[in-house]
Amino acid sequence: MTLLEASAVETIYGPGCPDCLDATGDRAGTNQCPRCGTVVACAEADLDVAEGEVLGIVGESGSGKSSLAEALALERDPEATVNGEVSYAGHDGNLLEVDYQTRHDLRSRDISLVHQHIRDGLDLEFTGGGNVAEKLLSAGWRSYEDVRMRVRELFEETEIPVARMDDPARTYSGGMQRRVQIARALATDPDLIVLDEPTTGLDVSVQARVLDTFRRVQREEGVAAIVVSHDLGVVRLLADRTLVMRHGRIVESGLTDRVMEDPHHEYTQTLINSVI
Ligand SMILES: Nc1ncnc2c1ncn2[C@@H]1O[C@H](COP(=O)(O)OP(=O)(O)OP(=O)(O)O)[C@@H](O)[C@H]1O
Repeated sequence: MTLLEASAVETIYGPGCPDCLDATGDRAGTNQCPRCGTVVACAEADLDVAEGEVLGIVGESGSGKSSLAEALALERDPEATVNGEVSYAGHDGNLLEVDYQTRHDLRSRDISLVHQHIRDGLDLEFTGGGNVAEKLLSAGWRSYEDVRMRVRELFEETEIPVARMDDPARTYSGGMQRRVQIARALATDPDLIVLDEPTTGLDVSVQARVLDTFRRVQREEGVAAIVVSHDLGVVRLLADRTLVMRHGRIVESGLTDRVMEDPHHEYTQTLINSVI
């Protein structure tokens, strides 16, 4: 069953003008409107995510991956204008137009975003366990014992040493901090997790272990995910289907194996060849 459906999603930085869409994108070779200077970070994005499915978004730096993912995760950048339509199973109307409270409720229970930069997602002065507990408290959990038990369970699930639960997150390794972000994202049993560049700042061996953990938990929990990465290896490992972005537009989409083995768009071919 479809969990999330998006159409004509766009995120722009700037005043916008009637030329913005025609003058940007893959054919135009730029994401910046030559007439008004607006950056069309992403536009004309149509996609859907089924329950339990992992959708990958790849593309080079600046292609609009994070902008699209953040729009879908209902993250608001005050400098950006976001348009389009996002519908979500069990909720009426367009998620991009909901009021503050509804967005807060959706963000604390249904859709979790794992930020690319650990500092955006965690309070490093706070304990690792406290960072996870905070998510539960903001979703309305009140019993200290229940919160403590759930945090312990999440630490075990994401393979963080439980004995470190009460240590400040700044004393954790990069891999452990990333796991705390994932534990926090999973805390309220969301239906959808948006992971932005899950391997940023991690050594290669640590990257592989974190991705393996995420893949196991994602499958066990049956949670759907949108995984953003410039690294084709990450998307290949995790994603059932993949979107390829360039200059703010989706230029190719399909089953991950098909996109990797038989890329149709010239840009996807270049991306894949640059890795081989
Ligand atoms: N606050 C801002 N003001 C103006 N332009 C912005 C702002 N934030 C992002 N952009 C622009 O939007 C475009 C898309 O950025 P985005 O971060 O979505 O790309 P990305 O594919 O995720 O890149 P990366 O992999 O480097 O994170 C880029 O051209 C970026 O410079």
